[in-house]
Amino acid sequence: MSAKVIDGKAIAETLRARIAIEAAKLIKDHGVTPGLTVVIVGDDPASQVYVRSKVKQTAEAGLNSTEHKLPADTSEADLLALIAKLNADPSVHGILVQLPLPKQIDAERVIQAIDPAKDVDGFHPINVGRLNAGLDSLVPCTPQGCVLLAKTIHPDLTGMNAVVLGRSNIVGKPVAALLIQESATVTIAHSKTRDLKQVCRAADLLVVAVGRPEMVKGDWIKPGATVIDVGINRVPGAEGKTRLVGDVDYAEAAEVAGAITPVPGGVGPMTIACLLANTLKAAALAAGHEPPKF
Ligand SMILES: Nc1nc(=O)c2c([nH]1)NC[C@@H]1CN(c3ccc(C(=O)N[C@@H](CCC(=O)O)C(=O)O)cc3)C=[N+]21
Ligand SMILES: [Mg+2]
Repeated sequence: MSAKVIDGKAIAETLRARIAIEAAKLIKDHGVTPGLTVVIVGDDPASQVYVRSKVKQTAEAGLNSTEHKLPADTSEADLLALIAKLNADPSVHGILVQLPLPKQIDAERVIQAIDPAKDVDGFHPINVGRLNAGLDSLVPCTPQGCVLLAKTIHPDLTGMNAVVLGRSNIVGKPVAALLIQESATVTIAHSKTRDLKQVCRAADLLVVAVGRPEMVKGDWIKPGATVIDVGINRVPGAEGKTRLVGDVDYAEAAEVAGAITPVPGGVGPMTIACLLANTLKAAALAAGHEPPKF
């Protein structure tokens, strides 16, 4: 058996086209151009591709984008001062501070300094709390992308056995919160979970976000299950080159699963599309308009 490949690249493209239409409406009807500002401290080479696609796709969707590149030795005070300036700037609707941050900077303090209404990552405790309380909020992009991809296979997730492997604040916990909201039955598993393989094997929907290359093998997957692979790991490849692999052993998993996201071309492109959707939402709300639903 061979799994259906969930084409995140194509699904993200469709989503971005819808975002572009809604952005054009906001501009035409209300004179507001959604603006995203990305702040990068230092240069982590692994995130270069991410930054480049983000900037390009933001422009293609008709959103304004600005970038602040700060040196790796930037002080926390200087970064907080920049955030205060962006919070006060009415042309900035979304602020993304790229993580991880250098050691001298307390990431938690930085996240809490961002105006929750501009927190397009959805990492501010106000947005975390609102998501978990089932209130409207800016929802973290990767988790939102995971659920949108799962829903292309299962439009209704009600009652499904969903297992989330990973308990991070940026993916595991928020994806679990979203799945609970979709009325799935949710288990959060992690490295300390007993009989991890058996827990995963019980999943109809398995979302893997552990950051360990190809950790989930074919025999961890229930035949026919839907597998969403959040991992983007750069590993040594042929001829001294590197290649990207997920947290799931794709070759093995594709023989067992009913549907699976590839890496690259799965969750990654959805993360960026959802970032644009959040920026549009923040801009619409700031202007006092009903935000579009995606
Ligand atoms: N505050 C913050 N928010 C983030 O959302 C955030 C962050 N910091 N720091 C870095 C990570 C990483 N990240 C990616 C998103 C999309 C792709 C992506 O589109 N990847 C392509 C392939 C890229 C390639 O070829 O290298 C794919 O999966 O198809 C990758 C990485 C968001 N992050
Ligand atoms: Mg991907």
